[in-house]
Amino acid sequence: MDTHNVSSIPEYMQYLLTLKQNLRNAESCKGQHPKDRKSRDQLVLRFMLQLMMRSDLANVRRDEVRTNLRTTFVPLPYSPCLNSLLDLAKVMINDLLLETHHRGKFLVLRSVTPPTRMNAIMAVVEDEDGDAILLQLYYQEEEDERAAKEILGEGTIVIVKEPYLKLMSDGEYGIRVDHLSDIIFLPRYDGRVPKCWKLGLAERTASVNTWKTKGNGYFKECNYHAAIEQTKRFDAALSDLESVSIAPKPAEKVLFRKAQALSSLQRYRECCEVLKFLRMDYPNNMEAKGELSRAINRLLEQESGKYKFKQLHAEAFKLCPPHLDHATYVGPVTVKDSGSRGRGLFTTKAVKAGDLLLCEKAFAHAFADDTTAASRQKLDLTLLINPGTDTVTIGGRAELIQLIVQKLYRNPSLMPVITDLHHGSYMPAGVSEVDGTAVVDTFLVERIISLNVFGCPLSSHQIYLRDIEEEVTQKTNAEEAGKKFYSCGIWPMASYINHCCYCNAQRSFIGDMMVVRATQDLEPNTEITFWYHTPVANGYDERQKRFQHWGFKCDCAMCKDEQTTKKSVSAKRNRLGVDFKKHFHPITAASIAKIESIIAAIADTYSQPASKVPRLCLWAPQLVLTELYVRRKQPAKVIDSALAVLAALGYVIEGGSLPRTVGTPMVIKQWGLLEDSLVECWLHLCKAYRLVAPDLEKQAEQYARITYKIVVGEDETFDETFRNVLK
Ligand SMILES: C[S@@+](CC[C@H](N)C(=O)[O-])C[C@H]1O[C@@H](n2cnc3c(N)ncnc32)[C@H](O)[C@@H]1O
Repeated sequence: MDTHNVSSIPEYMQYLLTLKQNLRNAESCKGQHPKDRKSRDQLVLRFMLQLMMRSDLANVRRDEVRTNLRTTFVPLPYSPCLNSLLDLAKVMINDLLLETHHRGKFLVLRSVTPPTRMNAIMAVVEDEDGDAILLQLYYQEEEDERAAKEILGEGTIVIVKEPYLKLMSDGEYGIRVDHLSDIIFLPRYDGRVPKCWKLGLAERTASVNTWKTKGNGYFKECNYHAAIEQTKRFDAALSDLESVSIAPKPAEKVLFRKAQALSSLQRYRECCEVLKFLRMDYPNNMEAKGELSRAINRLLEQESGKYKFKQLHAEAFKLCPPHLDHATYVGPVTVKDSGSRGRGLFTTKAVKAGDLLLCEKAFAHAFADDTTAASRQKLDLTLLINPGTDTVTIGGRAELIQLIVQKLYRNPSLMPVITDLHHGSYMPAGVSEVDGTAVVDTFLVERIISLNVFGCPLSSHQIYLRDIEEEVTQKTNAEEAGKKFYSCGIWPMASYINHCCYCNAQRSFIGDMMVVRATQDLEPNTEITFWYHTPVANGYDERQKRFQHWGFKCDCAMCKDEQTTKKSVSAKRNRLGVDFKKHFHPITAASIAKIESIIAAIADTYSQPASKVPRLCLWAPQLVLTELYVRRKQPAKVIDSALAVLAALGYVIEGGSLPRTVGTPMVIKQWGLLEDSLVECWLHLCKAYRLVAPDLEKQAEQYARITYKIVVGEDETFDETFRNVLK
């Protein structure tokens, strides 16, 4: 949804084809012993030369403002190792066969070069026989979280469970590890370290103890939040602390860590309780005081849906990445069965247009945004190629896989939040733990991301402001505006919302928070829907093509109508649309008359009432005409035309047309389809009413405000955005 899917762009298709050819070439070697495998020394020399060349290049580029485009691909899915190490048999590098998952086997390897970090962390590794090979560890922590040299520094000893030997595109051989639990890092004292390697090894361990030590450093500096945040192992922190915190007077530090872990898991009520307890026993702890007030605010957001949205905006622009410290609010909605659509999100009570349904913090959010100078400085984009599903995307998708597998691996209690999401036909392995370690199937996560990911701007408000700067003749529907974003994330609750072209909700973003509001008044037990793709205005097949990826065809009233619309009628609408654009240079009374007649002709191509089937080819030209009337200072025509825009989108409004009886209110009997430009449409009405029907001005302003709130997520910025219009 709204991500940069470039699968149909020729240059990227070529990438995909080349990759598939390479994979076919590799596949033809399946089961063979690698030929002419390089000796350990040859491999090390080659690797070190590449490492030096890369660091030279990095020095040259360091000061440049640039966009860094990396390419990575998702191999064909294979299951993580589901066997205990005790049930696996040891093999050596020389035993390995190409393009083969060595099920039931494991390797013990030691790195003999420093690591490099590209799409994966890579180093040359050897076995006890002195044979060497390249090892590629995918989806490990990012460099700023944990340096590659800490993960796979020279001398690191690892076990690779059920190794997969692949032929790489440069003709070399490598072991690729995609599942985090398929690699076991062995500390020096581990009994499984071969005798010949026992001496002179650097101490390393990825155990919770190491993280505790690291966290302690932060704790000593009173950086409590960083102490837990650094490790991101909230499950482990909680279970470690559980036993000590039941003592009659638990230590201050223990309570604080517990509160932090609970806060990071968004368990704010429990967090508040722990902090209150802490405050009673340690009243001088000022950090606890601050944390308690923060946790109380989060709890308020979580339970009431009340946010200081201006503050959220400010934080989104200040933080990079814009990961906000705010709670998720789940409004009057619940997940229920939606028949052939699988599960869906339904209202639990009646709601009004503009009401907040969800304000959800992303489970994971990959930021790749170029709208601020700071973010442009380090715009890292990845071209993610998936030859299994023939898709190529640009943006943060690859990072999102890494973020999610890491988060689940460290916090298995969160696993169902992701694995319960729609994953199409992918068959999960069904094993969640082996040898006391969480098993996270990277390919399941990838599949879930591909079906549930949302592209997102840094701020919908910012995008909206940019859009209203556009010239009047470029005014267009959202489909043509092409809302596509490099940043992306997973919002689990919003992922249960199904698509409908004639939808009743809209999403917007502030940093990594997604805001979902109703666009219509809804009865209890109504299924909430929004757009996965903005519907193509004219053409059933073209519209449905966009949903192919999700495996459904939309059967809403608009789609059914499109399906039965004759090709000649569609062609006529297209012709009229082209003709419409020809009459703006210059604008004269004659050209306006022509525009009016074209719009009337477009309206004539529809047979169903707009109140049942919104008219996607009509509303945008009608809005352009409204703005021409605004420029020509013709308020009565503005009112007539603006109401026609709303009617074209399915609104049924009473009491707004001229002539009218003073004192009768304007009533929206039915809300229609919501387009962003409707904020301006209501504002045009507002100003026109001020001149010819002043008693309706405030009402129109109120509807503009509600529409704005739906589009940008909040209405706290409405007055300052339209200060000039409203005065
Ligand atoms: C993001 S998930 C939405 C939640 C999903 N229905 C579930 O059960 O988890 C997307 C999937 O929902 C289903 N879906 C969404 N909109 C649909 C629609 N209008 N008609 C049929 N299926 C739909 C498709 O299977 C699609 O791949």
